[in-house]
Amino acid sequence: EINAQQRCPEGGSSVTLFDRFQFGLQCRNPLPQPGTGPRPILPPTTPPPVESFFVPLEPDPPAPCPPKPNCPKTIERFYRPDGSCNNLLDGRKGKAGQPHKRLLPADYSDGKALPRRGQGNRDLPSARIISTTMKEVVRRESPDKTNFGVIWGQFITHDITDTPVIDREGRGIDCRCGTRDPGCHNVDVPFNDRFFVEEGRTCLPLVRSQPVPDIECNTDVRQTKNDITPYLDAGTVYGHSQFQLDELLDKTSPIGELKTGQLHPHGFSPPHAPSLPLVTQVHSSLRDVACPFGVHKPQNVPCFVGGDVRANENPALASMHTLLVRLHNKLVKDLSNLNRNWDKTRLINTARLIVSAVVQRVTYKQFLPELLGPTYMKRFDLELNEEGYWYGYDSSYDATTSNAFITAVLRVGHTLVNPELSRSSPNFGTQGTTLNLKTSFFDSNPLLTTDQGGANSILRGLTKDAAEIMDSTIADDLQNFLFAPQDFLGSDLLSLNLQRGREHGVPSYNAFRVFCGLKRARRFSDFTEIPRNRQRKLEGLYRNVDDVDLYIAGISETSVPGGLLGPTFACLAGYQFRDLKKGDRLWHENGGAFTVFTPAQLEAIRQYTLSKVLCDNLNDMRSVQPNPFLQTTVRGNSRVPCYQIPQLNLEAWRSGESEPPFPESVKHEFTSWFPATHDDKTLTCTQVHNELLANRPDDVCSQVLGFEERTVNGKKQVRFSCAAGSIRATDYPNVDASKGVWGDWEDISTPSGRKQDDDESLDSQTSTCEGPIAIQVHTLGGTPARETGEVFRKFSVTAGFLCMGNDQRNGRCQDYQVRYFCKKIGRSTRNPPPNTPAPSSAFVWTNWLSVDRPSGDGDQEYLFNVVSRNGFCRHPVQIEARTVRSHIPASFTGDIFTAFSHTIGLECRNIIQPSRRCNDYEVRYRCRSTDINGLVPLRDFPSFLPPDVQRRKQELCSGFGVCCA
Ligand code: HEM
Repeated sequence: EINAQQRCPEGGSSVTLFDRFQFGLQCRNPLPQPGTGPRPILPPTTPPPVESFFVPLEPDPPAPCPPKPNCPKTIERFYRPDGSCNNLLDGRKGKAGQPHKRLLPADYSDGKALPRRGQGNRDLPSARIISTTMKEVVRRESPDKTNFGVIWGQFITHDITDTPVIDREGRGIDCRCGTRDPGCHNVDVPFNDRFFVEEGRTCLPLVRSQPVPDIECNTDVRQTKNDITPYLDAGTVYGHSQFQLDELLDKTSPIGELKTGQLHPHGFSPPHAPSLPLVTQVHSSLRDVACPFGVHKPQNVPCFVGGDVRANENPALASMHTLLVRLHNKLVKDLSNLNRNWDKTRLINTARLIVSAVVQRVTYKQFLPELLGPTYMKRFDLELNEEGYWYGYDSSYDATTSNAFITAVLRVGHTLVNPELSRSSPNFGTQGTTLNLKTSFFDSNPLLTTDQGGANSILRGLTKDAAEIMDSTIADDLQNFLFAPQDFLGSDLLSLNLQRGREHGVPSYNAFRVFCGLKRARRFSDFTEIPRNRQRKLEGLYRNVDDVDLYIAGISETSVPGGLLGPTFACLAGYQFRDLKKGDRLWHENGGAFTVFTPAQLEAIRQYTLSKVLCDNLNDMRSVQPNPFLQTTVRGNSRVPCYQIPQLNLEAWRSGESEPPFPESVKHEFTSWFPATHDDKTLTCTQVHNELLANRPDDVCSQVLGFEERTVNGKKQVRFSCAAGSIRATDYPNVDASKGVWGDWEDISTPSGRKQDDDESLDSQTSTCEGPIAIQVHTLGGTPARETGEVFRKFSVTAGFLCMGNDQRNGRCQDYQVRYFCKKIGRSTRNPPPNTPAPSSAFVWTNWLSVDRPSGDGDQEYLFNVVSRNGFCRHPVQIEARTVRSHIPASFTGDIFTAFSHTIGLECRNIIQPSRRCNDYEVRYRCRSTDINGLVPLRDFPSFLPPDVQRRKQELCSGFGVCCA
């Protein structure tokens, strides 16, 4: 057992990692102090006799499978602390403690659990050698981005993922150099390492992540877990369990305030600018926050406690936690003043929804655009609506974090960190000394002593300090001094990132290139997304292109236009952030059955910005730039006085009868253009719509708001207008990697001759795909099909792809490649795959079913409540509803529905009916006969249009001149 009193013989003390943040003692000599003369070079520490400490021969067994949550039959409208039941189809998805998902099968050297190795089972190069070799000589700062955005990145990271490492009976593992403990995967340090040789280090210790079974409790392949919920639900403020939340809440507060610091050793911290609480203020079981004794300062004051265990890791991060805790406390105060009758739980839940909405908006409006640039934001449906609700919630999207994302993609933030944290006064002059990361890890002094501004000056400083640029380099403070105790070297975060990826069995960069639709590289020069000089370095490091680690190649790529990430990371981040948005039933913009805010509340939240949060919650804050993630020199981003920044209009939360139930406006978006001719016969708009509903349902919504026509080469084409978020089609299909695999890209035909068609229809293909699940199409140059603007005749997993030259304005199609996501890739046959389209006549109606009565809130006939019954299908194409007693069709009853669609079912809320009561309904669905008894993804968009949307539809229709029947 290590304790803080232990000392090393010659005054030298040091640390060894027991887990990611906890340390034990390992003795070595201190580095020379300036003026103390040259320090003797120590012989490398000889590995300790391994027998001297306990080394299990067997790997740690996976933790037991967590129990299934018991989810209610009604829809809850608040975040549960542990994230359970957010996903209506499977309440385990997104729950704290579930395994990270995999986008590609694990790549373990033994196929099961041992860290990835190189091709031919050869050693991969030492992660430390990669880290030092790839380092750029010059440290470069971003010309326009601030360090605020970087620390925000860390803050939301800690809202999304926390991967625990093995912890044997609360004691961690001793991973000292030379150990053969299978729970360790230490990084080898080369004997000539410029830095670590000074201390005679031969390794950087790394404890492996805790092994867990997969979500179905299979233990054959090692998985790793996320201790927290992946949702952007402000878990950093509220924690990830009810117990934790209860402990963070101030029990003496009747309005649900969170605890703030009580102990101020230096007597500072005025009451209106409180700090985080200290660990002594919570139950002892919550005291194991990450806060290593050898590094934490001041030693006589306990660490802070926040919603996330890593809150103390650096003062800027702790300041961000402080800001959001203050926001919560301000919100509950203001809400309770507005609604004297609200109980504590309602105040807390409502404040949490608002805080989460702020976190979501800042992330998707200010953070992600800088990371991904406009093309990827659009491609993955990450842009936020400017007005109205968004109808993109889809329960088939799984918010769970992927291993690739958490071990590589999001760790791109490590390259952006500026290790110098300046402190700014309210006038943005200097207020106190600049903090250096390497001496500030786990240091709470800067937040406790307010003579230098506490969290206030640190956060203001972040709005001025430049971020570093994205490259294959991280600051020295992280590369050599990570968590170093005074006068010593620490660890290397870049090495740890690489090593972590390997021990999680994350496949190589090349595999993810293919996953993202880029070309599989055969040689290093095929890594065309990586600049030549870095390509050469990689070639010097790795023996084989298939060995290259995802992280190092990802941070070496050239940025996509307008963003920071390269194409592979932008694609992987696009997938994950789309899952976090479309897979979150409580996403703040959700409309219809999943609405969390009234239109007025949503509008109020849209007006509320991070700048105002800073104005509202920092001491003596007078001005700030509109986007704190960008420098004030960026056009339109000069500082503005706080009073000019719109405040949060909490009036929208005043309880009353007048809450408007429906969107005041629905933002609409257009589908692609579709040919409106068949065998030279012109189809009506309704015929085109019906055909699309039957054959390409993802490309169109069921309830169109309007349509437009045009003529190309003498032939009619139409496109439809749908509620924003209700068009499901995407060039990057949402596929579950555990259910199938992508086949190779195929290019059967090339546009040529008079017709210039590209016919990639399934029946004309040599297909190896068994059980196609999804289709992906791009041009030979890699542009996703729907982004080309060309018009397609076929584009579905059952029919394949067909582009006809005559449908295009220039008379020719580009050359496309097609690939399928399949249950299995079989052997090549000349026959069409077994899954040929079902004849469209083969539809059946399910039985009529009623699962709810209009008592309580109303009548809720959700599809998710019946999917497990026999006779329900994966993709119903139609819904019908009627009253239970008299069989009056729903559309004739005069009731107003918040949901009535084949993807969600029916929802009628009593409160919004003129009579205050809904009828009792039963529903049935029309399904493809081949599709009975699968799971149904839930999306919701108004298929029964509320009155104001009806009005909007009429406006649109009259604008178009014609209306779809
Ligand atoms: C400011 C200084 C930062 C420090 C000292 C730091 C330190 C660390 C450490 C020690 C780990 C665990 C490494 C391992 O053993 O695998 C880690 C993980 C991680 N970091 Fe950072 N980090 C910082 C900033 C950031 C930023 C800015 C981002 C993103 C924008 C980020 C994203 C991540 C992610 C995604 C993980 C994996 C988390 C998990 O799943 O547990 N970090 N970081």
